[in-house]
Amino acid sequence: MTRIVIMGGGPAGYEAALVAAQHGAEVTVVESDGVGGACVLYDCVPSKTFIASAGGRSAFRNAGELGIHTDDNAAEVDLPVVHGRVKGLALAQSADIRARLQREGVRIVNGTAKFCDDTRGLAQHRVVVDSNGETETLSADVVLIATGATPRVLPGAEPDGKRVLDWRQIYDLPELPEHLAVIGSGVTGVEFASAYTELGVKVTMVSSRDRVLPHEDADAAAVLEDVFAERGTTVVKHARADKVENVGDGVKIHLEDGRVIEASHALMAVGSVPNTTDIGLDKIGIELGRGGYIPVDRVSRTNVSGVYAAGDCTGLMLLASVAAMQGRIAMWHALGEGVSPIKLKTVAANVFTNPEIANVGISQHAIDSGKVPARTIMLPLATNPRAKMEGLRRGFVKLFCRPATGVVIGGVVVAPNASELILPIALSVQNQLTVEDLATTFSVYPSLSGSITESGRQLMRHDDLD
Ligand SMILES: Cc1cc2nc3c(=O)[nH]c(=O)nc-3n(C[C@H](O)[C@H](O)[C@H](O)COP(=O)(O)OP(=O)(O)OC[C@H]3O[C@@H](n4cnc5c(N)ncnc54)[C@H](O)[C@@H]3O)c2cc1C
Ligand SMILES: NC(=O)c1ccc[n+]([C@@H]2O[C@H](COP(=O)([O-])OP(=O)(O)OC[C@H]3O[C@@H](n4cnc5c(N)ncnc54)[C@H](O)[C@@H]3O)[C@@H](O)[C@H]2O)c1
Repeated sequence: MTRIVIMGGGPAGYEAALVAAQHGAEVTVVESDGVGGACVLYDCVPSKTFIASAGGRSAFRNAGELGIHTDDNAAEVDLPVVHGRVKGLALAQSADIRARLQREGVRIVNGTAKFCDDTRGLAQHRVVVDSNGETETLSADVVLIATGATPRVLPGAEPDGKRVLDWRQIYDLPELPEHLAVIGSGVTGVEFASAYTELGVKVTMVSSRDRVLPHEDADAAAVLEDVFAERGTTVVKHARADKVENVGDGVKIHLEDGRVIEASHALMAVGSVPNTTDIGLDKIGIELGRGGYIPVDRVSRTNVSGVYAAGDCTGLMLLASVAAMQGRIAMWHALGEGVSPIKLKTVAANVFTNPEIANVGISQHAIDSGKVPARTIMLPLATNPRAKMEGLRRGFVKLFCRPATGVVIGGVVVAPNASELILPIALSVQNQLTVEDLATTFSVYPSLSGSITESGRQLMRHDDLD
């Protein structure tokens, strides 16, 4: 029986464990914190639960336009309930995953794992587990490294859990901040800026670039900036934080160019660093790549035989869905199952702001820069009948297809529930469907997804109709 040791119990680790157990391997997951990993306990799951509460409050904002009035108190935020729900849901999901793994016969060891091979080049590997000072050594035919990542700490802006916070500490705040400065305008930064704005907090975003979401669709980022401006959220651009000081009753953010921003609290959202430095990689001969990530191929193999890596520690695309797929692929490959290499061009992703921003496939940037030839369309939601009925004025659907064949190669949706609306486009990209396939599909009337089928129709050329 193949003995598999998995270092880390996040989506990469636990999804891999499920696959390996189903294929009859003897599986041990070593997890230093809680099953479900940072994803379930601190990052993805808590933030989306928090954002759900913020969304509950936003529902009241446009109610007046629809003819529904509430008094101001109706949308008051009960923060202990919000935070309690966030933490409770995370723990419950962690317990569910633990129970599922145990049902499948996976052994879970609480502790910190590290390679301890005597020499390099061995067919089998050894992993030592430290559980509060007690150690156990595990032998493995296959090891999966799935140790994830940790919030990046800016020297001079170390989180103190009181006024200078990372995104894992905010759920311990007794009250909503009076004025929150969010440092970093990547996905994490804008999601929290949007959520706190929706909860009625004054927010200032400190963005080192000339726009928020520098890696996302530029038109989508512009919509978000408009929304921020409308709701009184300030974005300070070309602003790189050098130091963040807790001054007792607030914070001072010193920018590299000498400007100073004052707020009551600062949320550091300046990225994350992979957990790869203290796991004995030197013992087996893995050298870290740029940013400290573990280099892997498209079936999650490292350069060392029998050792795979998956998830945030590989830096491929820092998403739970990608981590889980990398973990599964690693196990299918290790256990000799037929497996297709991971295809990142088909990954659908979503930014959980209000409105949401979802994308899949080729980006507008790749098309505009001439890298990928494509026909493109952008339909504002303002032209969609359902959007009008619901009072939605912002947002759009973009669709991209190959010029000659009309095969759908990507798209972007900006809408309140873009994470749900992106699926037909993702399905088209994954299965190489054409704009004609979309155009001839019945969508419900009236519906926001009608804008997706309409985009397909508008991208059809006359020769597509022959
Ligand atoms: C604020 C935020 C929101 C996010 N929202 C989303 C989202 O909405 N959708 C999405 O797809 N992705 C989201 N992500 C990204 C997602 O959380 C990560 O991509 C995902 O957690 C990666 O999973 P993983 O298994 O690689 O690592 P992790 O979830 O980080 O799990 C790794 C685990 O390994 C453990 N570990 C580390 N070292 C050792 C060791 N030596 N021994 C034993 N155990 C160890 C850690 O304690 C941790 O529990 C978000 C990220 C952040 C920061
Ligand atoms: N909804 C989701 O799926 C979701 C949510 C959150 C994070 N994530 C994943 O996590 C990854 C990381 O996102 P992230 O936003 O945490 O990190 P990031 O690295 O993408 O963004 C951090 C931002 O902080 C800025 N920054 C760094 N130092 C700064 C300074 N001193 N002053 C001001 N700004 C500074 C950087 O320029 C960057 O734009 C994303 O690529 C995404 O895949 C996904």
